[in-house]
Amino acid sequence: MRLSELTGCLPFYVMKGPESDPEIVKVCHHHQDVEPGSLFTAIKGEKSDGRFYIEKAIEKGAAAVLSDTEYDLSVPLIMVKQPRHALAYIANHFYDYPSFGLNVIGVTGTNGKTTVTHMVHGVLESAGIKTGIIGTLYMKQGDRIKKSENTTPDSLLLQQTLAEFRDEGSRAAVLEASSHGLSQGRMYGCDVDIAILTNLTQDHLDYHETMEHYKCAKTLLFSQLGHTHVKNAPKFAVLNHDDPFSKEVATATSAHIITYGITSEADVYAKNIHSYSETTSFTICTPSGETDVELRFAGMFNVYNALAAAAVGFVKRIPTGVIAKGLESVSGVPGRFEIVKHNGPYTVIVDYAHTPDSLKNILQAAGEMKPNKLITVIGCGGDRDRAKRPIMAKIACEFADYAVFTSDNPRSEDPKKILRDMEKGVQGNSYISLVDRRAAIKYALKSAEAGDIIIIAGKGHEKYQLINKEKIPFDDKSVAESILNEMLIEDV
Ligand SMILES: CC(=O)N[C@H]1[C@@H](OP(=O)(O)OP(=O)(O)OC[C@H]2O[C@@H](n3ccc(=O)[nH]c3=O)[C@H](O)[C@@H]2O)O[C@H](CO)[C@@H](O)[C@@H]1O[C@H](C)C(=O)N[C@@H](C)C(=O)N[C@H](CCC(=O)O)C(=O)O
Ligand SMILES: Nc1ncnc2c1ncn2[C@@H]1O[C@H](COP(=O)(O)OP(=O)(O)OP(=O)(O)O)[C@@H](O)[C@H]1O
Ligand SMILES: N[C@H](CCC[C@H](N)C(=O)O)C(=O)O
Ligand SMILES: [Mg+2]
Repeated sequence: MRLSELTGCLPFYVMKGPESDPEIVKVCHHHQDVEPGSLFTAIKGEKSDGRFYIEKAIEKGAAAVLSDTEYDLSVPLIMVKQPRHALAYIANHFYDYPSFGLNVIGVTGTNGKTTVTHMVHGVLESAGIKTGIIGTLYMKQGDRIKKSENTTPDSLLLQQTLAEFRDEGSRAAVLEASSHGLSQGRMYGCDVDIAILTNLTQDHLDYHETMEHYKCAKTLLFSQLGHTHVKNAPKFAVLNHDDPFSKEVATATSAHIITYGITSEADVYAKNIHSYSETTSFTICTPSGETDVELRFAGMFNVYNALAAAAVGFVKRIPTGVIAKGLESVSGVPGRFEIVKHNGPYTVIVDYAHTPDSLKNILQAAGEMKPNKLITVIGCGGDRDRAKRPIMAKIACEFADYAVFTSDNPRSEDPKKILRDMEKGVQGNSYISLVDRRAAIKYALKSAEAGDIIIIAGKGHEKYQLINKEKIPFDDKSVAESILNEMLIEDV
């Protein structure tokens, strides 16, 4: 594609440098990705600055550069005010507007996004709609999996992945819209058809600073809904009737609103809910009919997650029986309430709860399983919302019988300082702090007795610990398994 064709999609720009119209074969924003004929978009980021790498990009063969700053370059320079936004436009155009050829379902909210995307995937696939998933765990279509660095990929990777989905025969894509992703415009230009809100509670105040700003970021998914209208199909906002934030979101969207909840005030709701230790059964009621479902997930919050996915099925006019089959086909999500198999007389569960609300929910769900004692291992991430640390510690001590505080991903912070922040939220002696996560897990497992439940929270599927700039292999599930094996040998 010629540079002039690519720049034609930009709302505003000024051309500087040599007057040529090179063929652009690739778009990139990291200098290491540059190949001859690339357009290098220079973005000033949080940690680094793409503008520092312009010369290197040209040395590697960049045919043109996009930047917000004027330089004297040997290749054409496209000057824009907001390079990140410009990249979103360009990526969309370069990959030929992939979201226009797909049914796009965006999921936002503090907790439950990954779970809901998998449930929506189950519902759509059971209706024969081939669907790709983009989120925290991966970018996945059928058996093809790409690792994801972010929950919501940057606009370039997002459009590229959606294009792959489209070109390989998917008819839908379900993706997680994180507040960071929304506020950084990673989804800008992505034509979402159905936007889902799971819930809103405290998180990410390090980045958004106030809950108001955090809400504004989340609301973007709904206020941007429908601004393209190219598909000539109605847009839907699927909102959690029982979360007060939904009322605010409802005022910010022109899309049709479908609510879900656990009372008949919602459009899609659950009745006859029965919780078991690893499953939940209930009846899903939609305006087009009812269906019974045996969900392979525990916890009331997963009933909400399932209802959100069922609401998508309803909107897509999928028969209720097929919706139920789709939900039942989802056997779990890696690192979410994942039971560690072993021969001991107690239950060990790995879960990704890393916010106050999710921790409370998961401990409550475990409490409903009537354990002898509920023990939790919990830490808080470094370089992330510090305000949530004492709150999470308090919740751990309130909803578990005993808590082992430990390191999550300390990143650039001193792990002992993070533990001190946590300890500020608690009194008494129903906890111990152990910096080393393996030692903490071992301590919890060694103190377990018959009938106890041990919840190892915070890192779920993560296969590493981020300590300073290092990514050290660490997997809660395999660490727990190896400790349990060691304990078995010691017992013999
Ligand atoms: C704070 C933040 O969100 N940062 C994201 C942001 O990075 P950035 O633009 O600030 O990048 P940067 O490293 O400063 O680099 C600036 C530019 O220089 C370029 N560069 C950089 C280095 C170099 O050697 N050469 C080079 O060309 C980079 O390609 C980039 O274009 O854009 C990058 C590309 O989109 C993201 O990968 C990166 O996420 C980082 C890794 C991150 O940790 N983000 C977290 C906070 C986040 O986004 N989390 C949410 C989930 C939250 C939740 O809901 O729980 C998510 O969606 O993942
Ligand atoms: N609807 C929900 N409400 C509250 N907590 C939930 C809900 N769904 C899941 N959780 C809890 O939150 C944890 C994370 O769930 P999930 O990965 O689905 O959320 P997420 O929003 O994708 O998280 P992230 O922001 O990291 O991408 C789960 O392990 C569980 O403890
Ligand atoms: N998407 C979240 C994940 C947090 C996971 C937790 N283990 C931590 O590192 O704090 C974030 O980037 O804030
Ligand atoms: Mg997620």
